[in-house]
Amino acid sequence: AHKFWSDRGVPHVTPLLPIIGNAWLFIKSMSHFDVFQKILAEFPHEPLVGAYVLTIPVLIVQDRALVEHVLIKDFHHFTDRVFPFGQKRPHELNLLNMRGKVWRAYRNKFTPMFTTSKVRNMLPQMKDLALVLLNVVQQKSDGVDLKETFVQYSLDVVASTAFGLDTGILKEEKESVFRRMIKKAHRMTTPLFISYIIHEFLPPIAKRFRPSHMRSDVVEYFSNFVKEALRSRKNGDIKRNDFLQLMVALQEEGFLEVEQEECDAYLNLQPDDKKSDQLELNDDVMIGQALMFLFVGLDATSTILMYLCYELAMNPDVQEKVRAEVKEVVRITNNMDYDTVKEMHYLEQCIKETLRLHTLSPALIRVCSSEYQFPGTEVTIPAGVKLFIPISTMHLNEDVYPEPGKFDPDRFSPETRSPPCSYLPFGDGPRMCLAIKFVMTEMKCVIAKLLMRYTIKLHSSTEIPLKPYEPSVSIAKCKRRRILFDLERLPGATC
Ligand code: HEM
Repeated sequence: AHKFWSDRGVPHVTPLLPIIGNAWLFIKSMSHFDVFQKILAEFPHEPLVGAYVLTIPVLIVQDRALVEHVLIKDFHHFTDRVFPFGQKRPHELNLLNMRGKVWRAYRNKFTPMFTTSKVRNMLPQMKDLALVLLNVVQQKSDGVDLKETFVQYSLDVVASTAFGLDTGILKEEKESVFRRMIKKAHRMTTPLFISYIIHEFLPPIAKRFRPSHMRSDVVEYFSNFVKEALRSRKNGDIKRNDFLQLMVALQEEGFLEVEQEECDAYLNLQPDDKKSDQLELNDDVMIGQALMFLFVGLDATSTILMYLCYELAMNPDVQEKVRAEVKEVVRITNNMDYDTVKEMHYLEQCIKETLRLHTLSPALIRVCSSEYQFPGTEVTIPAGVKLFIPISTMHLNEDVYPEPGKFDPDRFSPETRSPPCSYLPFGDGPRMCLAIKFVMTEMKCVIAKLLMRYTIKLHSSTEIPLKPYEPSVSIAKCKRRRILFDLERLPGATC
C-alpha cells in the first residue's frame, strides 16, 4: 500500500503502520507546525519529501524554486486547495474552497473590493474604531487581554467596512449573541477536528458523508444575519461602496459568467462538476462569500496584532523606534489618512517580521489537478496528490534568516531582498490572500494609534518566552495561554 513514493524515487517518511501510514503523526501532534518541523528535520536538504496519511500519498515541497513553480509558474496544474468534489453548504461556498473556473470567476469579481482606492475609503472607519479601542483599554490598562480586544476591533472593522453595520462589539459591556456565535465558530471541538481530518486526507469518505466544518447553529445564525443584511440593503435607500453593495449588484445581475479555460478541462471529468457557463447567484453562494469576511482572517489578524505587541514589549528599543516614526509622519501630515499610514515603513517591517516569526498557517495547500513533472527532477505526480508548502518551517530557515528565532525588523528593510518564495505569510501566485492591503492598513492603523498613547509592556503573569502559535486545529492545545499586557499612558499623549 505504501509504494507510491519509493516507486517514484521520492525520499519519504517511513510509514509507521501498514494502513495508518504517517497519519498518526498528524493526529497525535495535533499541530501541523510540529509535524512539518519533525519531518523536515529528517530531510533538511531534500526538495521534495513524501508521506502517507493512511494509504494516501501527500507531498511536502520545501525547495524554493519548486515552490515557485507550484504557486506561480505552473499554477495551471495547482489551481485548487481542496479535492474535486462540490462544496454545497453556504459556509463552504467561499473563495478558499472554490475550484478552477468557478473560483476564477469569483476572484475576478471580488478583487476590486480591495483596491487602493477602496481601502483608502475604509481608513476613516478603521481609525474611528481604533479610537473606540483606545477608550476601551483606558478603563482597564493593567493586565489587558489584547488578543480579545483585537478580535473585537477586527470584527467591528469588518462589519463596518464590508457590511456598513455598527456592531459595536468593542463597546459592549455584556457579551452579545453575535459575539458569542463568533466565539463558537472559532472553537475547535472533537467532531469538528475529525471532520477537518476527513476533509483534508480522506476524500472518498468526505465525498460520501460530507461532514460539516462548522456547527449547524452557528451556520444558521450567520446565514440569517447575512440574509437580513442583504434584504435591508436591497429594500433600503442607503447605497454604499462596500462588499454588501457588490453582492447586491451581483445578485441583481442574476448570474455570474464563468469562462472555461484550457486548464479547467479536468474539472469536467467529475460528474458533479459539470457547470453551465452561467453560475446562479443564489442566497447560499452569497452567504458563503459574506461568511468568508466574518471568519477568514479574523483570528489571523487579531493574533498577529497580539504577537506584534508581544514583540514590541520584548524589544523596547524597537518599540521606541516605531513610535518615533509614527509620531513623525503624523506630525508632518498633521493627519492619519491612508497616505500617512503608508509612510509608516518601519512599522510595516515590524509587522512583516511578526508574520515571519509567528507564521500562522503551517503550510499552504494545493492539489495537483493534472499529471506534473517537477522541473529538474525525475519526479512525476498524478492528478489528485495533495501538496504542502511548509511556510512556517521555511520562515525559520537559517540560510535565509540568520538567527531565525530573533525578532529583527531590519530583515525587511528596503535594502534587503529575500529570495523568491522564501517569505510567504500570505501565500503567493493567483491564489494568494485577497486582503493583504486591507489587513496591513487595518493593523498599521490600530498599532499606530496605540503607540501614540501607550507604552506597551507585558503583564507580570505572562510567561516568557512564548511557544510558537498553536493553530486552532489543535484540540489538545487549543486552550491558549492568555498573554496579558500593561499599557502605560505616555505623558502628554492626546490622541
Ligand atoms: C494577518 C491576517 C491574514 C493572513 C496572515 C492571511 C493569510 C492567508 C493565506 C496564507 C492564504 C492562502 C494563500 C495561498 O494559498 O497562497 C490566504 C487566503 C485568503 N485570504 Fe487571507 N490572511 C489574512 C487576513 C485575511 C482577511 C482579513 C481576509 C478578508 C476577507 C482574507 C481573505 C482571504 C481569502 C479570500 C483567501 C483565499 C484567496 C483565494 O483562494 O483566491 N485574509 N490568506
